[in-house]
Formats: sequence, structure tokens, C-alpha cells
Amino acid sequence: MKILAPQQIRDLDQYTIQHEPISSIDLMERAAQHVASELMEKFYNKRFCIFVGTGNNGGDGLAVARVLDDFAYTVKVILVKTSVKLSADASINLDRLLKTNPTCLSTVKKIGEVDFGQIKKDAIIVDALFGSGLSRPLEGLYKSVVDAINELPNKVVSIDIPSGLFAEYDKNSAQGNSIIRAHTTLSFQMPKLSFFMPESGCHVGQWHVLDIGLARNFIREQPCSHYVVSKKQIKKLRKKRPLHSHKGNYGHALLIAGSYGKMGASIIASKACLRSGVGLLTAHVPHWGYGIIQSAVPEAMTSIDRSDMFFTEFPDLNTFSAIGIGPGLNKKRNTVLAFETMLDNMNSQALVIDADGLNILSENKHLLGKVPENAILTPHPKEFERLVGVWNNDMDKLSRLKKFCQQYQVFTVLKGAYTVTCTPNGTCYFNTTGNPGMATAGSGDALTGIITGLLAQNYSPEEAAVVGVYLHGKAGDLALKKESTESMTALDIISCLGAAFKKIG
Ligand SMILES: NC(=O)C1=CN([C@@H]2O[C@H](COP(=O)(O)OP(=O)(O)OC[C@H]3O[C@@H](n4cnc5c(N)ncnc54)[C@H](O)[C@@H]3O)[C@@H](O)[C@H]2O)[C@@H](O)CC1
Ligand SMILES: Nc1ncnc2c1ncn2[C@@H]1O[C@H](COP(=O)(O)OP(=O)(O)O)[C@@H](O)[C@H]1O
Ligand SMILES: [K+]
Repeated sequence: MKILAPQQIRDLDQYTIQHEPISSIDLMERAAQHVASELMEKFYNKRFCIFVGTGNNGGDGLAVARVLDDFAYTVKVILVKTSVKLSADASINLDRLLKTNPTCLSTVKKIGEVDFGQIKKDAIIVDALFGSGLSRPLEGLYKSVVDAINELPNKVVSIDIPSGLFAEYDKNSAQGNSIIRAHTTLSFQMPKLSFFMPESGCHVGQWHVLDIGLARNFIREQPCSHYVVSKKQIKKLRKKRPLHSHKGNYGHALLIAGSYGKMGASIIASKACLRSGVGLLTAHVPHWGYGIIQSAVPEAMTSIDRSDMFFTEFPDLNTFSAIGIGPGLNKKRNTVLAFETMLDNMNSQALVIDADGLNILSENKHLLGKVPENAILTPHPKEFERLVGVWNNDMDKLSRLKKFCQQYQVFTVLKGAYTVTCTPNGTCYFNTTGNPGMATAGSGDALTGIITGLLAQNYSPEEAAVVGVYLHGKAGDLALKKESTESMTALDIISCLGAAFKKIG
């Protein structure tokens, strides 16, 4: 699914109005019907308190109030209005509401006029103050109202976008601004880019997309560099196994991971790689780790380093279709040298670099030029910061991500709640599977193993990264059915990979 920019969304509205064709008031009605249905389904028989502004987001709120009232829901509407006139469609919806239920509405022009005390604790607050038309941070009356709503214990549902939040996060949206903290956001047609950023996404709560029938052909034709990964897309990418295939068809992966005291990284990455369908796996480990890996992962072959404790040499690379390097490696001088020599000796093998592999790159920036094109780097935010420097805000982080991938012609999987895979041309795929239970030691090592396993099976780097991240998150979500966010471990995630594949279908 595309994530269009604010101007594209405005153009999409206009295009739909002209080409469907549908009048803007009817489009608003259609949007409001969707919102009201969702509210009635999610909050059956609850009472609602709807805060509306003067633009079309307010118009939506007024229309939603009328629909809910038609279904005999108890609704209070608070129109927050400075001197600004209502938009044409908001004005029509105000008249319609006044005709059906004039007593549900109160208009406030000063903060003191809002009687927050009379809002019942179990009422659902609907936030329809501002939508995608927000042009500056909230101040005055609107800021006070939003601050006061945020103090209430009630659940808040935002229409389209939490009021005060910019659809595309920028320097205006610096922290400290007043923004509704929604429990749920019902976003029209597509999520907004700011939903995916930690600094701004924390205001959105759970978001759901409502398909209000905006022109699909227009969306299809829009240039776009931000996408949300869908299950449908993953299903299309999954490679089915022919009946007469054999393990030679599924590649031979090499995992260079683990060192003295960190053999767990090798075990976790190896187990995840095997559970991702690789045909053969060789784990390269320090001499000292031989017995450990052989007994913990009997399915893997081993390549033993001459060093007792660290990675200092590598086997003949020509045997392998994909290489994963980094988890638990350490950054000893000889390890750095071996890593550099390996980069110099790579032919056509696909490559994943994680953890200490990335830290070695940030401490030896000249090595970045040796990373082969289309390699996949999988940093968490701290590792990424070491590579590109400190960013000012999340939007800056995203632009550094694109620049980095373009400069070095690599894929970067920047991990987080919404892990983003950025391609060498700067296209970003946001992943929505996964949960905070996955913030646990070794969870990233599992991802390295999964992506390496997929690469070995001939998934392209883009496919391996996007599918791998999706599967990893899905397995984490399935693990959460048995475990809690606290108790989940990396091995729990790996044990659910099979079920995650099955869920893709
Ligand atoms: N145009 C369409 O076809 C549709 C639009 N829809 C709704 O329309 C919304 C966008 O409507 P609008 O463009 O009217 O935008 P808003 O409803 O977000 O309001 C924008 C208005 O508020 C003013 N404003 C912006 N920032 C302000 C601030 N910080 N303090 C005070 N006033 C401020 C603007 O000058 C403008 O008058 C969407 O989010 C969605 O909810 C839906 O009805 C679906 C269809
Ligand atoms: N809040 C979260 N929601 C979803 N996924 C998460 C969350 N926190 C962490 N993860 C995932 O868990 C993994 C953690 O990786 P990483 O930090 O490299 O762990 P480690 O270094 O311990 O292996 C990443 O894939 C990340 O996307
Ligand atoms: K809103």
C-alpha cells in the first residue's frame, strides 16, 4: 500500500470528486458512514463525545454525530470555533445535525466554556478538530482543548489523523507541541507517514485504514517512495517448493557469527536460518565454539576458525550462495582484517551485515566502499547512528537512511517497531508485523539468520529483506499468543517461524 504525501492526498480527493464523479459533500458523507460503522462496531452501545473543528475534518465529525444519532447512540458534539468560518461542507453538516438533533451541540469559543467535568468517564471521545489540513502547530484555544482532552481518562478515537499531528512529520512537529494522544486512529484510504515514526507515531495509537473509495487509478499512478508492506504482497513473493526439489535447490548459506562468550548469537542465527528453509548451512565459528554449535545445531555444518575465540579467517566463499556476518563477532583487530579480506574476496554471493559487522564498518568507514552493491545491512537505531551520525528528528533519520542507501547502493533494514527496508534507490517499505516482546536479546540475530536463509534460496535482496522482516515480526506476533511481551525470547520467535510461513499462505 502506498503512503502518499499530503499534497498528493489533497489531489487524490479532488481527482475522486471530479472523476468518479461525486460531490465533495457526498464524499464526506461516505467517509462519515465508514467512521460511524467502525465506531459502532468497536464501541457498541457506548456514548460518544465528539470534538469538531471548522475544516473538513470537523465536517466529518458533524456527519458522524448525525449518523450515530440516527442509530440512537447518545452523542454530544462540541464545536470548537475561533472566529474562522466553517468550511462549506462542514457548514452543510452543521445544518443537517441541527435539523436532526439541535440539543446535542454546544459551541465553545473559550477554553472555560468547555465543561470537561460533564464528559462521562466511559464516553468515547471522537477527535475531529483537525485532519490533514493542519498548517501549523496548535496554539490558543485549540491547544488548550487538546491538552485538556489528553488529561482525560477517556479513550480517544481520532478521525483521519490525531489533531495537531502533521501527516508528514517535519521540523514544525517538534516534540512539545500539543497533539491528541489517540487510542485509535481511523485513517482515510492509507496511513500517513508520521504514523511510522517513533516521535510522532506515539500519538496515533492503533491505526486502521478505512477504504472510502478514493480513486484507485490515481493512487496507482502516483510516484511514491513510501510503502506499507501487506500480507498480499508477501504471499506473492513467497516461493513455492516444487515436488521434486531437493536441498541443493535451496542454497547453501554461510553464517559468520559468535565469539568467546557470545556463541548464542551463532546458535540463534543458525536456527533461524534453518527454519527459513535454507538447503544447507555452514556456521563458521571460533575453534572454542565447535562443540557448542555442533551439539546445539546438529543440522548445521561447521567451519572452524584457527582462532580459539574470534573470527579471523573464512572458508572458500565460492561454495556459498549467501553469507550472513556480524552477530556476536566482536571487533578485534584480526576480526576487522578478516572482514576486510572477505569483502575483497566476495564474488556474486548475497550478503547480510549485522551487529558487530556494522560496528566494524562505522569504526572503519573506508570499508563501506568495499561493501558489495545490493548487500543488506540490518542496523538497530544505535548501530545506524554510528554509521550516519546523530539525526535531528525522525524525518531527518529517514532522509539519512535514503541517502546512505543511495550512496553505497545497499539495502538497509532499519529495525524498530515499524522496521523500514530502504532500497538502493531510496524506496522505503514499512513493516507492520511484530510487537514490543521482540525487544529482547538475540531477536536481531534471528532476523539476520532469516534474511540470510531467504537470500540463499534465491530471493532477491529486496524480497529477502521485506519478506524476512515480515516473517520475523509475524513469528513474534504468534509467539505472543503463548508468551507475554516480557517472557518472549529469540528462540520463541524462531519456534513460531513455521506457523508464520503458514499464515502467509
Ligand atoms: N476533501 C475530501 O474529499 C475529503 C476530506 N476529508 C476530511 O477533510 C480533512 C481535511 O480537511 P481540511 O483540508 O478542511 O483540513 P482540516 O479539517 O484539518 O482543517 C483545516 C482548517 O484549519 C485551519 N488550520 C490549520 N492549522 C491550524 C491551526 N494550527 N490552528 C488553527 N487553524 C488551523 C486551516 O487554515 C483550515 O481552515 C481530512 O483530514 C479528512 O478528515 C474527508 O471528509 C474525506 C473526503
Ligand atoms: N517495539 C517493537 N515492536 C516490534 N518489533 C520490535 C520492537 N522492538 C524490537 N523489535 C524487533 O526486534 C528486533 C531487535 O533487534 P536487535 O535490536 O538487533 O536485537 P539484538 O541485537 O538483541 O539481536 C528487531 O527486528 C526489531 O524490529
Ligand atoms: K482529527
